Amino acid sequence: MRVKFSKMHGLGNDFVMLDGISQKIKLTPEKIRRLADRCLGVGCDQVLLVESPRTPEADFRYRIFNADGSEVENCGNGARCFARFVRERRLTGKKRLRVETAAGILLLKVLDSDRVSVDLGAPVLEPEQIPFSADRRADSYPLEINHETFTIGAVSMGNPHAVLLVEDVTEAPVDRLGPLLECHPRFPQKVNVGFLQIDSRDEAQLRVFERGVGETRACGTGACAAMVYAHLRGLVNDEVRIQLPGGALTIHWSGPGQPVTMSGPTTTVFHGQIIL
Ligand SMILES: N[C@H](CCC[C@H](N)C(=O)O)C(=O)O
Repeated sequence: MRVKFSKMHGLGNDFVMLDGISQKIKLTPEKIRRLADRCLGVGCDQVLLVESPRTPEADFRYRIFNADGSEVENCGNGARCFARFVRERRLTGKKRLRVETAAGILLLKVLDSDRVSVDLGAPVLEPEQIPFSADRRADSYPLEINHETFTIGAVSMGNPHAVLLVEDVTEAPVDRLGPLLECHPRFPQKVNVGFLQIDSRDEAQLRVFERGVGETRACGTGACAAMVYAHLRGLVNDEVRIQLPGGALTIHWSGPGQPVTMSGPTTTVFHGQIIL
């Protein structure tokens, strides 16, 4: 099957975007892994599939697949690229979009030729909904890894995130702790792992070891989850500029029950066709 795609990225977190409305596309985990393979396929962190909505209150539905073939609930950088993609593909002319994901409906606003803001709704903090096993909800949790105890935040943006505070992100044990935490038994659906350095009440730096991928150059939901954790601990203001290896995102959150919004750039790299 010959399939058209667009290669896009949000701050270096890269995607193969597929229009499943104008094309009949049948994805399997094996096809996703091949598409994402940087030698055998196009190469990307996630494959994003655009579909018609299942509910009348949404303009589109989009599905998110990690490079390992797993389908997941949310992708912040992907949502911004989605908004640009559907307009470039002339699937809509709207600048305000409601898109269905497995995590619920996201509200997207196209700000200019490449910047998009996303309202991701309120973060989920109840452990059993993250999901994360803990006796009760807390702002932070002790977690044992190989006989060492760490203090983490646990937040869901529709997808699960663990966050650790570090003094220096460049020295953070991403390669050592990332894989151990990603598959920690207290996160039954695995977890994305953020390493957060707070520089001031409105600036921070973050690296993310993503579930199903490994370290990426940026993670939108990871930036949201990290900001929420820092805010819960009273360490940052309601708006924070988060610097990731691929660039910066602006995250806004004013407290529990309130929506998290993220704004940042999108890039279309090339269009192509692939035999799936
Ligand atoms: N790896 C994530 C999905 C992609 C999230 C990230 N690329 C973003 O921009 O939010 C997960 O398994 O939940």
